[in-house]
Amino acid sequence: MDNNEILQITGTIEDIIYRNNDNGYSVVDVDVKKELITATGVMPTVEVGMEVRLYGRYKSHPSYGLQFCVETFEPTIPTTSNGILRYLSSGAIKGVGSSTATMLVKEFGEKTLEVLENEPERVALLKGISEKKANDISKQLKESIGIRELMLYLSEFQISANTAVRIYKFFGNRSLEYIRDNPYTLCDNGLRVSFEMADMIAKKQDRPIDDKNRVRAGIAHVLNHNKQNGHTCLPEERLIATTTNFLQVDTDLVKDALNNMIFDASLMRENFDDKNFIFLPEMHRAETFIANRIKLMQSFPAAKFSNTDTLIEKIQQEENIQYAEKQIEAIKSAMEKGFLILTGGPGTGKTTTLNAIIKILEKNGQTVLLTAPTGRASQRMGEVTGKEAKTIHRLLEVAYDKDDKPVFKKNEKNLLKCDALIVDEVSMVDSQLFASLIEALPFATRLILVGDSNQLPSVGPGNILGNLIECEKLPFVELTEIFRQSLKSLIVTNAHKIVEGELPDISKHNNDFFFLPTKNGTDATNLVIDLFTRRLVKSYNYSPTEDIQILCPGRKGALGATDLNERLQNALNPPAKDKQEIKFGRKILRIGDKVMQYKNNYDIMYTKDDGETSTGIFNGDIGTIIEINKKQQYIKIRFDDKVATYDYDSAQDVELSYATTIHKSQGNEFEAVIIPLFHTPPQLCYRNLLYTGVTRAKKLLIIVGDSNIIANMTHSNKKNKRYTGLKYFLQQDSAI
Ligand SMILES: Nc1ncnc2c1ncn2[C@@H]1O[C@H](COP(=O)(O)OP(=O)(O)OP(=O)(O)O)[C@@H](O)[C@H]1O
Repeated sequence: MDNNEILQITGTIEDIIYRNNDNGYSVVDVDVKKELITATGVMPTVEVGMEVRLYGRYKSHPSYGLQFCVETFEPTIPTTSNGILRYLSSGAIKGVGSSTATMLVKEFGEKTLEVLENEPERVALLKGISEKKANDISKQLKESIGIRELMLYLSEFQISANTAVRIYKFFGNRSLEYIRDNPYTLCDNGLRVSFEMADMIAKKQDRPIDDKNRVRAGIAHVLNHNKQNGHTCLPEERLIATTTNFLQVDTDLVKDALNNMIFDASLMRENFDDKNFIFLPEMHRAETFIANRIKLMQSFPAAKFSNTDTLIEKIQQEENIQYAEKQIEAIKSAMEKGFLILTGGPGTGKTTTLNAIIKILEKNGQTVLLTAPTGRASQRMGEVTGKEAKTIHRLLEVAYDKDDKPVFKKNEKNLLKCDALIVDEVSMVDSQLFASLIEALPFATRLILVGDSNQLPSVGPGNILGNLIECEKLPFVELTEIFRQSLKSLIVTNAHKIVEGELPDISKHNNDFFFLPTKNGTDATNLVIDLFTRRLVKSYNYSPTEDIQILCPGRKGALGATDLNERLQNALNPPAKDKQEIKFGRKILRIGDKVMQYKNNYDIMYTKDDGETSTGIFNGDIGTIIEINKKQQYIKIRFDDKVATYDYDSAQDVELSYATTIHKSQGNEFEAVIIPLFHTPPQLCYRNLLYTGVTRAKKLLIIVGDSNIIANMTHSNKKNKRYTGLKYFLQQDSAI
């Protein structure tokens, strides 16, 4: 039985089967009117013998059958002597075992808990209990009561027990005091309570809508929300107008609150081109740090190579190649200025140039590190250069703190060991990650940044590549010439046309770029499925799971990634008796499915075919499910030459990937790509999206659907504007 309605059950905790002490996740047996029910969820404070009211839903677990999944709960403290004895004997209070519990209850009866909490001096009089131990017990009880009260208070606003634990860890026993004083304080400090929730609490407290704390929180909320759209700052006027409208308060109140926030450094104000921009402190810090470090690198560059011409001449002979003028300019910049931004579309010779730079540097005894923002991008970088390339996170030796925030072991105090760093796919790197990367660079490191500024921008806030180029102060080479081999490819020449706003050539039937028109969406869907499952397999001998990738503009609709995945799963890998499968909500994962990892996870273990074991599966990695073990609750997924083992929790970040979005495919390349374009929503009809999709294909690209969409996308130069400050900080004369 899977039921969506929130139910409540009341009973006594009989047994704690499992507890994760870090986050309070527990599996417990509850006696509900003599029937034993297994309940799971974040219940850090429930102990054996406790009376509880649990709110949640029944769900069938693939191995454990029906369970009650707890959303929130109200624990009650036992009041009878028997209940107290059971509670204290359960080990809930450190230092109290069953014999101490018996002694305490014998002495204080139904008042035991009260005395333990408030009169430790009386407890200390008992045999075998020191003053320290009595105080310790009192402190533990106070804490457990504090967190219980907090959960009870927050459960009214559907704030999960998980969040309540986080809040309690932050504010401690005074949590409720802080919340009553200013509920909007919950929106700060990484507590992950939304403005809307804090607003609900404030409403319950009968606070007026023009409460100063509300206005301050509203301003921060608007800035944070815009961060998700890639902005590191907002024009002051726009911020004021949006916040006024959002909060439905007087504009002057917003202006006053904003000034106060700038006064107490909760926000930063900068003036660029006679216009004020407002930053959240962390974004301001990241962008000013990047600007200052890069200026420093310009003032104190890496050692200059004096004999660059000779070195280039030598490498040309060795490689039997004549570099183009722009390529030589790029190599020289890297050697002589210690800094280079190298951009260019497909087939313009970026990799060839990069390889020349690496070779010259290494021949001259330099240690060169290679990195890229995603797993696939770093893997590709490794393949084309023949050298090891790591993701930026791995290079910086990421670890995650208890709030799941990345902490880098490589940083200002523990620098990377290198003379040169080459970063590929810089267009995908956001401001904070880039700041962390250059923070870990030794003084006077040679820095080479490679990317294609026409690709989609980074998911996180910032516009690193664009801003570094636009500031016009840094050595920058754009490769524009398409080399002869690449000119033969319609994928390459059409990609360049798209970037120029020219219609791609869709008339050819004998090259690597095909357009297959359909009359309607249903035909388009059927054709995509047929190409993927049958035609390309037959004509090109491609494997649907390994060689072909369907790339959709978006997730939604019949031609979106979600629906297509379901249909393709049914067509290619339908349910079968001998194939295990598991269900997470609407998602079904089955042995044989093609899947993608959606988040970097540095903890997942894998074993390579040569027996070597290590950890880490990255956002964008694509693999095939080879085993589902329901008894022991794990899934095995093969990624190229390695097999990774996922527990069910980590498997939540795995999605079917017969089809995926163009956004998700950034940094990836595939032998064959199919792009369905029919009734594509207008907000997804823009040039960079089509360009990014087309340039993911190595050997074959097929667009299926409506040629008008191709035209709409090519003609729309809509680049969602990103408000960022890096360009201006770089242009300012002095360091801040
Ligand atoms: N100076 C050159 N002379 C002749 N051919 C070249 C030269 N530079 C690059 N090429 C060739 O042009 C093609 C594209 O070069 P390369 O792979 O370096 O480009 P790229 O910009 O990295 O392309 P992509 O982004 O598509 O991987 C390759 O076949 C390469 O051998």
